[in-house]
Amino acid sequence: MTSGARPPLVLTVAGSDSGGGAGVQADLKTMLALGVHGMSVVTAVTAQNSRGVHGVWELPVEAVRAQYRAVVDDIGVQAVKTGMLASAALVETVAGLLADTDAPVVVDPVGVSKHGDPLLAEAALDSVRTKLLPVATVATPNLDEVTQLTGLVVEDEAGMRRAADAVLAYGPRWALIKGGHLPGGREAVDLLTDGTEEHWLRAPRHDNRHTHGTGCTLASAVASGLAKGLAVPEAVREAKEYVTGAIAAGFALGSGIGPVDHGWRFRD
Ligand SMILES: Nc1ncnc2c1ncn2[C@@H]1O[C@H](COP(=O)(O)OP(=O)(O)OP(=O)(O)O)[C@@H](O)[C@H]1O
Ligand SMILES: Cc1ncc(COP(=O)(O)O)c(N)n1
Repeated sequence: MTSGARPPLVLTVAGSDSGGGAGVQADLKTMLALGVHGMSVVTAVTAQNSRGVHGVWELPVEAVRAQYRAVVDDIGVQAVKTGMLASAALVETVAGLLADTDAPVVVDPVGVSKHGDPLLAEAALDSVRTKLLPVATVATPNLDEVTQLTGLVVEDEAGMRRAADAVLAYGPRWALIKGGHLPGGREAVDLLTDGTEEHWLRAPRHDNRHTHGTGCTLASAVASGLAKGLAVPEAVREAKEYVTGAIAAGFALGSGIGPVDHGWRFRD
């Protein structure tokens, strides 16, 4: 890149994971690995490690709004990714800010951590459905989040198609239903659809327990592709390739579930 050129600009609006595997930390590492300039609006601070979430402190709505305005009004953004939003007040504040921003938005409707710790208040689910999903270019629920948001229990690929329709009914342009939690199978299968086109993304399932941060990484990679000007199906295809490599290279840190390796493409 010449000195005058600048990389695409991507903003994450998410929670901090002190262990560095998920949340804002995963998002910024993904963005660096994919060659875009990553910026962050922190919504909550978690005390977290490979064994779980040990504390959560939400930021005040004004602190979230001020971070967002500081970035968007001066530097600008070409794509935004949202992750942990913790409360109804934060969901509604962020949805309002996104509605006034002219950039594609990837919404990862984070509900519960891999260890089962809640990252979103029950009372915020309705705001996610009615305020956040309608402003999403791509919504990326995992199967547990599909159940939380739609009441549907998904057990197979036909169920993923029904889940996509139910999620699309809330208004995102595209739904990316992540089948990482589907039991069995040699493949990790995701479905991307806008209700007209349907793309099934299949990758080898890696038998690696160190998968902390997979969802954050995938959503940030999609946002990075969109900021580069890729169409949604192409951005998702490239993001799936990146997260699959990161899962294959995930490593043991601490005594629990370690992180995916965001830097896998830089290693021998
Ligand atoms: N063991 C695995 N091997 C390969 N790919 C996987 C594996 N587990 C999940 N994936 C893929 O990782 C991506 C993220 O999916 P997943 O269902 O794990 O999201 P998530 O549950 O939101 O992640 P997180 O646990 O970080 O919140 C998807 O593309 C999914 O297919
Ligand atoms: C701050 C934050 N955001 C998102 C996740 C979800 O990631 P995982 O499901 O891998 O625990 C998390 N654990 N922490």
